[in-house]
Amino acid sequence: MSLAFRRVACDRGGRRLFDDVSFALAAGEAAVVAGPNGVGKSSLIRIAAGLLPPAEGEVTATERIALLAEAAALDAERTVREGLAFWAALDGADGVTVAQALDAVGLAALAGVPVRMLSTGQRRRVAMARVVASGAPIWLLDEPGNGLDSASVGRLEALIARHRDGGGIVLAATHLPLAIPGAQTIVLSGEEAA
Ligand SMILES: Nc1ncnc2c1ncn2[C@@H]1O[C@H](COP(=O)(O)OP(=O)(O)OP(=O)(O)O)[C@@H](O)[C@H]1O
Repeated sequence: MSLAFRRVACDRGGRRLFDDVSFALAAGEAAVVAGPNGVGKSSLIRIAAGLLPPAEGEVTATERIALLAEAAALDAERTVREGLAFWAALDGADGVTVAQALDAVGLAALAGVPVRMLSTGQRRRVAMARVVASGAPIWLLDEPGNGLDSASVGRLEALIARHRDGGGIVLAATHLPLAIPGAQTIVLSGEEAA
């Protein structure tokens, strides 16, 4: 299993954001994308997800991918459980149940609550539960710590560690310090520094 970037460049709005990014992650490995606001961290995650074509280079992912992005895309009127079950069916989940995923993010007690009643941090945690419930081996996490309290950040770190222990791959873009032991750091520098 692997996720690899080979000499990837990214253009947005006619501007080169970054150039020549190469890395490879094998089973159990992780990488953190760092760099200042606007340097292209989210864009790199979107390229990894296949949502944005690279301007140059190539990306290969040998397994199914789950993406944690800003919008959780859950129906506000459905309950948390229903919303997650909907996505689990579409994501082709196998092995992990919605109840287990909610438990993993500490939200088992809110399974029957409509999504519209959740706080910002709780929505983020439900979005993370969707990633867990997808059963996908490769996790792409865009600012997974945003809006989380410290207990939730600890849970997130434990989830990432468990996923890697099970042979999963994690690529995360984050401003906040996250404990991801042994992760590679992918530093994006703006074009003025390239
Ligand atoms: N759809 C788009 N069209 C054109 N330019 C875009 C588009 N989306 C983002 N950009 C630009 O690309 C640059 C990089 O954005 P991106 O969100 O990848 O950066 P980031 O490093 O994740 O930033 P932050 O740390 O603020 O989240 C920014 O200058 C942004 O304005």
